[in-house]
Amino acid sequence: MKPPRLGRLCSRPVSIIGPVCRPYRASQIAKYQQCRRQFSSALIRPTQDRKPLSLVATEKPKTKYNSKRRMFSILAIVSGLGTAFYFISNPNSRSGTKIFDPPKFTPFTIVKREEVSPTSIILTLRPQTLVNRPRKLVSDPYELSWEKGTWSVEIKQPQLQIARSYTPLPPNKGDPKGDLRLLIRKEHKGEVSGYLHTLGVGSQIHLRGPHAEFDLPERVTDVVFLAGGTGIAPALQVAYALLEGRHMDVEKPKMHIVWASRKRADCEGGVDINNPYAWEARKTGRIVQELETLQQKYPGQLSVDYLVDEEGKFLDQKKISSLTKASSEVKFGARHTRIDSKLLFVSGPEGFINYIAGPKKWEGGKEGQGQLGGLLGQMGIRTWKVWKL
Ligand SMILES: Cc1cc2nc3c(=O)[nH]c(=O)nc-3n(C[C@H](O)[C@H](O)[C@H](O)COP(=O)(O)OP(=O)(O)OC[C@H]3O[C@@H](n4cnc5c(N)ncnc54)[C@H](O)[C@@H]3O)c2cc1C
Repeated sequence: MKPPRLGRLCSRPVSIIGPVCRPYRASQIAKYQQCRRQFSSALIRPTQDRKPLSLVATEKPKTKYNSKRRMFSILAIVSGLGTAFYFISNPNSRSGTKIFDPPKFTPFTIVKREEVSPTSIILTLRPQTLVNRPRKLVSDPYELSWEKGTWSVEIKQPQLQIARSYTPLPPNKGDPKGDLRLLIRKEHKGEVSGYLHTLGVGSQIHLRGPHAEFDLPERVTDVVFLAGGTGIAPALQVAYALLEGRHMDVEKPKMHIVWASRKRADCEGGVDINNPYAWEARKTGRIVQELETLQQKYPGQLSVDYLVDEEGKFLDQKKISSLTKASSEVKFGARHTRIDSKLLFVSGPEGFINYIAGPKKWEGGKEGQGQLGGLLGQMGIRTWKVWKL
């Protein structure tokens, strides 16, 4: 289905949880700052206005002065707590920097453009405000989004005034904080993807977000991620969140990604685990390299399978069932594993999601999960929480 035009995109579908950041916070901060300013000037005033006669002042003004002081102290504490709450609760500014300002679009500049396959590019985008000072930020302004789960941003096509969602790839070590990398596949006659493919380094584009797509539960033991095409971007986000992004003191889950691509060129170098000799023949694509880096870092935790349509390798029930059976149930027993600790994601183009898990459903202008259908519906998967992205 063709995504809606920008006018309708203002209220996002429900499956896409509303913007994480809250637009009214800036005014709140201004209020708090105002409070703080009043407090300090008021404190100074009694001393500055003091006249010699104050030496013979009665008890009355002193009491007034004390109660004023108490009031200002309370105001200061309230304003301090308010500011602290703002920074803790606002994902955009937890590290003190606000990149996005929803519902407005924020200008970014393309600082790098890599062709990663005949149909896909990775664009590295830098907030306009950081273009001349790329190393200005010391902490990651998207930290909370990375920790929480999967998230996306919208990009605007300025001539047509339409926007489409894209999924940031996890940052590489040493990347300037604030940069975003997006994997963009050029769709045949696609309005926004086609436009993005025409842009070069130095071009300006406008982004809105961040939009939380799925909040990962605190305790996750197993993940099976079935990704079709660019559905690999949220798979990388989940791997990053669970293995790298979270600083929780819990055992890291086991994650298995199956990446289904139409052509080998989309996942160059991705090894069929049954054919280790394939390593020698092929150069390795950018996304495959990033998956391999994570695999090397977390050998027992992350495994990846590559299925290529043109090589006659497709996702089927047998494959899915081999993955879902080799889960922690074997280790802990079914009674000890919570349903939301085992997550089965299906992510990719509409046709892919429909085939594997049945269609998502539009209800009351919002996109919901719909019934479990497709291959997973036929298999009667019950002990996994299935989520269509
Ligand atoms: C949460 C989320 C995250 C996403 N993340 C990514 C990502 O990381 N990378 C990525 O590449 N994509 C991602 N997408 C998909 C992306 O948002 C766009 O849908 C995609 O880029 C196509 O948009 P487009 O404007 O180029 O194509 P559109 O113009 O919307 O066209 C889409 C398809 O419909 C066909 N079409 C267009 N008009 C017609 C018509 N009149 N009749 C029949 N067919 C028509 C086109 O040929 C094309 O194949 C994501 C989507 C969502 C919802």
